[in-house]
Amino acid sequence: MTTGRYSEHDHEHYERPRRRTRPRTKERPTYDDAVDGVVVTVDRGRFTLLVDGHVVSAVKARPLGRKGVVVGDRVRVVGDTSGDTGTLARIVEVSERTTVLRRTADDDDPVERVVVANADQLVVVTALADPEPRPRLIDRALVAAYDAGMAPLLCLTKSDLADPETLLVTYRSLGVPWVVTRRDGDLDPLREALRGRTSVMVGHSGVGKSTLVNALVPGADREIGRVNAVTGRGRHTSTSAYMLALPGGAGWIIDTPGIRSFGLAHVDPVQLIGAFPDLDALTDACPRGCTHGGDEPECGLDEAVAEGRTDPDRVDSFRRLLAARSEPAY
Ligand SMILES: Nc1nc2c(ncn2[C@@H]2O[C@H](COP(=O)(O)OP(=O)(O)OP(=O)(O)O)[C@@H](O)[C@H]2O)c(=O)[nH]1
Repeated sequence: MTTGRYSEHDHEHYERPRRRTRPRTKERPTYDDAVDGVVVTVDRGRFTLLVDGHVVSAVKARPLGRKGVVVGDRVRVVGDTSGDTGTLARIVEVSERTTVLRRTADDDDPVERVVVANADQLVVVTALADPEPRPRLIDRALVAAYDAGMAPLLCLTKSDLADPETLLVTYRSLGVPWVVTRRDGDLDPLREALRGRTSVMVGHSGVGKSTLVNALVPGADREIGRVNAVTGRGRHTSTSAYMLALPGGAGWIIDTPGIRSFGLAHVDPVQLIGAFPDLDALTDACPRGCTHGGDEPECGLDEAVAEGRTDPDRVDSFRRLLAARSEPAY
């Protein structure tokens, strides 16, 4: 679905010929001694990696040029990978990404940028109350998930404060999987949903993400503190995304503090409906360029609803997502 566009983006972004100041030599380094690592956080040109289970600080090697390296990237590293204080390794290669998640463009930076690579599940964390759920933001996050080819998961927190049913009514017809949590409650359903996957958590401040991360990853605070100590970042600042291993090799979880909304400007309606194969199958006879929105004169979805061939709520929900694409992010 998204792979096509991602490759295009990748191509534009990464394969652009670099300015060469010297003639290319045949003897490009082969980096036979490189080892595998994964990027767990990024801070101003410094990358924190996990290499063989230990934390290593690294920079990009020159041949990578302007190529972006983000949390979740699988990389190859050379140099001092001991992780000892004061050592610095070099990233010489970034593996092809399976998925990318972009943050929205903002006033300071008009470009949608990739913030997380290789995640396969987007966990939309929403409090059932305090703060009140914001369905438009949930919709935008779902669009980002479908567009990126990630499985969405609704994680509804603070169930001690409100009944999940009110919110679930809105999402049931889309078939989005959900789990309900509360502080000190049973986290097994969430653990089960995260098992074996790399999951990115998104959600507004105060919804209870840190509470969840701390419950899922005992010692998470200490771990993040250790990473921050390596990068020289303050103990309590957590503005960039970071990745933590779930206990027992049960997967990875990526928190995204400071990332408030996800870039949707590039999302094409055709890609979005691809995430709903049953609806997509109803659009074969649509006029060319039909976006499948509610204002399209001859959309196959309307015909299917009129003939009772599909669930009208599902079509409405899909169209709500389609509209969320072009709504303001905040
Ligand atoms: N009532 C209730 N409060 C909760 C629950 N989970 C978390 N909280 C409280 O909600 C507040 C916010 O929780 P955090 O875990 O810090 O939320 P966060 O999403 O990480 O917020 P930021 O750190 O601002 O990004 C804290 O006061 C928590 O104690 C819950 O299940 N029920």
